Amino acid sequence: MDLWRLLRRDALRNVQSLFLLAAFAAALNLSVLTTLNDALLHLEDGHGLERLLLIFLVSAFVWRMAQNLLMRMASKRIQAGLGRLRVDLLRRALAADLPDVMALGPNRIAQAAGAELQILAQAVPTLVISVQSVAAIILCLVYLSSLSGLAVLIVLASLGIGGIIVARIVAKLEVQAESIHESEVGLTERADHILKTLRECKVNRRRRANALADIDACTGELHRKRFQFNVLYADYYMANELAYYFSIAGIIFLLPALAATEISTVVLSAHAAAFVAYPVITIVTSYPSYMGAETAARSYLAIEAELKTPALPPKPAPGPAVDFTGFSTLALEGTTFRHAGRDGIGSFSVGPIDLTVERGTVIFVTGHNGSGKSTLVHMLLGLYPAHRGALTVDGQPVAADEMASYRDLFSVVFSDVHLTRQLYGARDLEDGFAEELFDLLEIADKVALDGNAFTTVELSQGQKKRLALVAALLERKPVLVLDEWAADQSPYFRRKFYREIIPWLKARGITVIAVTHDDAYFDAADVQIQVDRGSARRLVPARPASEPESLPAV
Ligand SMILES: Nc1ncnc2c1ncn2[C@@H]1O[C@H](COP(=O)(O)OP(=O)(O)OP(=O)(O)O)[C@@H](O)[C@H]1O
Repeated sequence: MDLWRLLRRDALRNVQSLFLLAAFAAALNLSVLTTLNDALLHLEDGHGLERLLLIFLVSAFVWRMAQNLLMRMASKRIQAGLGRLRVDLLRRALAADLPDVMALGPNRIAQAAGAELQILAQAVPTLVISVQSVAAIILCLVYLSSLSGLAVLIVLASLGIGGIIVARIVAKLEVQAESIHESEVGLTERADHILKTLRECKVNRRRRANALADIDACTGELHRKRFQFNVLYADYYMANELAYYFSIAGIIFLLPALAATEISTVVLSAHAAAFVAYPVITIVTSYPSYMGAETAARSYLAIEAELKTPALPPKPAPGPAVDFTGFSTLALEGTTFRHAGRDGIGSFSVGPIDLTVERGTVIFVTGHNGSGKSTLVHMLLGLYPAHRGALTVDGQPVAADEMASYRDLFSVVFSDVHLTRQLYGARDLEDGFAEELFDLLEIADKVALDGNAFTTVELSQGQKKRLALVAALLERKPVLVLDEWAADQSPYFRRKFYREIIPWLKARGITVIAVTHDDAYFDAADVQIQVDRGSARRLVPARPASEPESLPAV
C-alpha cells in the first residue's frame, strides 16, 4: 500500500492508459485461451484448425507486443517518477529544520534516496507483469463462468483456501522482510563506518578486529534472517502451486461429481482453470520483489514524515522574497534553543541570548569546549529554530517564510568543512577576485579556477580550509561566519589571518562572526562574545600581554 501511495503521487498519476493497455493485453491472453479451447472442440476439422491456428498466432504476437508496450510505458514513467522522488527527498532534507535532519542522520537519507529507491526501480518489471496478470485472472474467470458457474466456484474455493494459508505465511514473510531491512541498514552503517575510518582501523588492530567482528555478527544475523525468509518463501510458493493443482483437479474430479457435466465442458474448464492459475503463480513469484519495494517505499515515506517538511512546490521559489541585504543590525532577542539529547540524557540549552551584530563589525565567539558557541552561531544563522525569542533584522522579527532570504546574508565555513570542486554558490567568477583570493590565502600555486570549479580540492587540511574560505568569499555575502577556521593553520598563517585577512575583510565592509579559541588574537575583534554553559556575555576584547612573534612565510 505504501508503494502504491508513493507511485500514485507522481509516477502513476493518470494511470488510466496503463490500465487500459493491461486490460488489452489480458484480453489477448483470453483470446489465446478461447482459441485453444475452440481448437480442442474442432480437432477433427482440418480447415477450422488452420483458421484457429492463425488466430492463435496473431493473438499471441499482438499480446506479446501489447505486453512489451505496457512494460516500456510503465517503466519509463516509473523510472522518471523515482528520479523525481530522489531529488524531492534531497529537497525536503534541505528544507527541513537542521535538528530534524541531524537526528535522522544524513546516511539514512542518502540510503533512502539511493539504494532503497533502486530496489524499487528493480522491482518495476515484475510489478507491471503482475498488474497485467490480475487483469488476465479476472477475464479468464469471466470466461470460465460462461462454461460453468460451478467451475468458477471450485477454482475460487481452491484459490481461496490456498489464499488463507498463503496469507498466514505472507504475514510472517512481511515481518521477516522488515527485520531483514533493519539488518541491512545496520550493515550499511557499519560498512560506512569502517570505510570512513580506514586510517584509524589500519593503525589500531584492536579497533579493526572489533569493527570487523561487529560487521561479521551483523552479516551472520542477516544471512540467518534471509535463510528463514527463503524457507518461508518456499512454503509460500508450494502453497500456491498446490492451490494451482487443486483448482484443476477440483474441476476434473468434483465438477462431474457435483453436477451432470459434459466431458467437453470439464476439459475446457480445466484448461481455463490453468489459465487462471498461471498468472496467480506469476504474481506469487513477483511477491518478494513487491515486498522489497513495499519496504523501501515505507522507509522513504517514514523519512519524509520525520523530516516534517510540508509538500514541496515543483520548483523552488525563485529569488529571495524579501531583501535583507541593506541591513544595519542582526540580533537574537531572548532566543533559546535546546538540544534534546537522547532519552533525556545529554540535553543542552543555549539562551536566552540577547546579541546584536552591527554591520561591518568583527565579532569573535569564544568559550570552553561544549559551552555552546557553535550552537549560538547556528541560532544566528537561523539553522536551529528558536524555541523562544526571535531573530530580528533592524529590530523586525524574521518570519518563517523570510528565513531563506535571511540566510542568504551569510557565507559560512564550518569546522568540519566539506569541499566540493564545483562552486555551486559563487558569483561573477570572471572578475579576477578569485585569483586575488588565491594570492591572499597563499594557495595560488596549488589551485586555480577551471570554469565554475576549482582545479582540485586534494590539498592538505590547512589548505582545504583556506580554499573553503575562498569559496565562501566568492559567494560575495555581506556576513562571513567562520567556525574555528584558524585551528588548522600554522602559527605563521594564523597570525596572517588575524592581523591581515580579518582587517582586509573588515575594510571591504564584510561583517565577520568567528568562533575561535585563539586568545592571543582576541583583540582582532571589535566585540567578543564569551559563551559559558549556554549563556553569552559581551566583552570588549583586550590586547594580550604577549602575542606570538611575527613568523616568516613558509
Ligand atoms: N546535535 C546535537 N545533539 C545533542 N546535543 C548536542 C548536539 N550538538 C551539540 N550538543 C550539545 O550542546 C553543547 C554545546 O555544543 P556546541 O557544539 O555548541 O559547543 P561548542 O562551544 O561549539 O564546543 P567546541 O568548542 O567543542 O566546538 C555540547 O555540550 C553538546 O553536548
